Amino acid sequence: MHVFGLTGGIACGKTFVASILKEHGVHVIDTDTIAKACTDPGHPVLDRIRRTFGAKYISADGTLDRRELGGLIFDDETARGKLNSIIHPFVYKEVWRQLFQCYSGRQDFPTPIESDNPLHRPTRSPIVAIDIPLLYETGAEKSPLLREWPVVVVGAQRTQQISRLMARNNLTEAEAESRVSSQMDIEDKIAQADIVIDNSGTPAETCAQVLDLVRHFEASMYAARDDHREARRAMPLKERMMPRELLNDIGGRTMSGLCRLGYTRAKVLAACGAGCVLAVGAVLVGGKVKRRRR
Ligand SMILES: CC(C)(COP(=O)(O)OP(=O)(O)OC[C@H]1O[C@@H](n2cnc3c(N)ncnc32)[C@H](O)[C@@H]1O)[C@@H](O)C(=O)NCCC(=O)NCCS
Ligand SMILES: Nc1ncnc2c1ncn2[C@@H]1O[C@H](COP(=O)(O)OP(=O)(O)OP(=O)(O)O)[C@@H](O)[C@H]1O
Repeated sequence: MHVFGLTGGIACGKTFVASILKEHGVHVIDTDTIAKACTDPGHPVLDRIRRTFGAKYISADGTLDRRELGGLIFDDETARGKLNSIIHPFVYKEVWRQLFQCYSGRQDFPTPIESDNPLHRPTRSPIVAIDIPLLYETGAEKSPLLREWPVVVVGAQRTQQISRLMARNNLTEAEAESRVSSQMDIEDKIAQADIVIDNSGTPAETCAQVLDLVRHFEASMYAARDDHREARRAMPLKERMMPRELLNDIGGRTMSGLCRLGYTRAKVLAACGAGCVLAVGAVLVGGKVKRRRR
C-alpha cells in the first residue's frame, strides 16, 4: 500500500483534486469530514466547544454554528489554538483508525465515530491519500503518520484563493483575507512539498496532473514490489523467514501503539487477529517484512 499526504492552502483545490483521485481508485481519508463528524450533536467535542467558547456558537437545533465559530477563530489566533487543541487529537486518532482499517481491510475495526459516510469504510485500494489542510501547520509531515510518505501540495495563486473562497463561501473580501491569513502562506507550503499539483489553471489541466500523479505512484509501487520479490527469490529459504524474536517485537510494539490510542488489547485482537497486528507492524516498520505463510 502506498500512502501520501495531500494539503494546500484554503480554497486552493484540495477537495477538487481529491474528487479526481477518488475517480481513479485512490482512497481518500478526509480530515475536514472527520473534524465535522467530531462536532455532531452528542459528540464530546461539541460539549467542550460549548464550555470553552459559550452557548452562542451552538444553534437552536443543537448543531455547531460553523459560520459564527469561523467568524471568531479565523480572526483570533488564541481562540484558533484553543479550538485546534480540542478537535485535533480526535481527528488524529480517527485518521490512524481509518488507516489501520485500510491496512487490515476489516469493516469491524473498532470505530470511535459511527458514520454512514462512505469515506469511513475500509478500502482495498492500494493507494491512500490523507487530506490534511493544516498538514504543515501541525507538523504532520514529521509525525509517525506521514514521515515515511511523500506530501503533495495543491497550489494556486493567493488572489485565486481569495476570489474562489469569496465565491464558494459567499464571503466578503475581508473575511476571505482573514481565512487565508490564518494559514501558512501557500508559497511556503509549495517550497516544502515533495510534489506540487498546480491548480492555478483550468480544471482540465489539473485533471491531467492528477492522472500523472496516480500513474507515478502506481509505477513506483509496482517497481518496489518487483524489486522486493526478486531480492527475496535470490535468498536461501531459511533467510526468507522472519526470526520469531523480530515477529514478537513488532507485534508487541504495534499492540502498545494501538493501546496508547485507546484500544484495548482484547478489542484489537477481536477486530483483526494477531496475524494482522503483526502485518500492520511489518508494514509500518518499512514494508520490508512479510507475514509468514502457514
Ligand atoms: C472553524 C470551523 C467551524 C469553520 O467551519 P466551515 O464550515 O466554515 O469550514 P470547513 O470546516 O469546511 O473548513 C474549510 C477550510 O478552512 C480551513 N480551516 C479549518 N479550520 C482551520 C483552522 N483551525 N486553522 C486554519 N484553517 C482552518 C481549512 O483549509 C479547511 O479546509 C471549522 O473549520 C472547524 O471546526 N475547524 C477546526 C478543525 C480543523 O482544524 N479543521 C481542519 C482539518 S483538521
Ligand atoms: N482549477 C479551478 N478553476 C476554477 N475554479 C476552481 C478550480 N479548482 C477549484 N475551483 C473552485 O474553487 C473553490 C475551492 O476549491 P476546493 O473546495 O476544492 O478547495 P479546498 O482546497 O478543498 O478548500 P478548503 O481548504 O476550504 O477545504 C471551489 O468552489 C472549486 O469549485
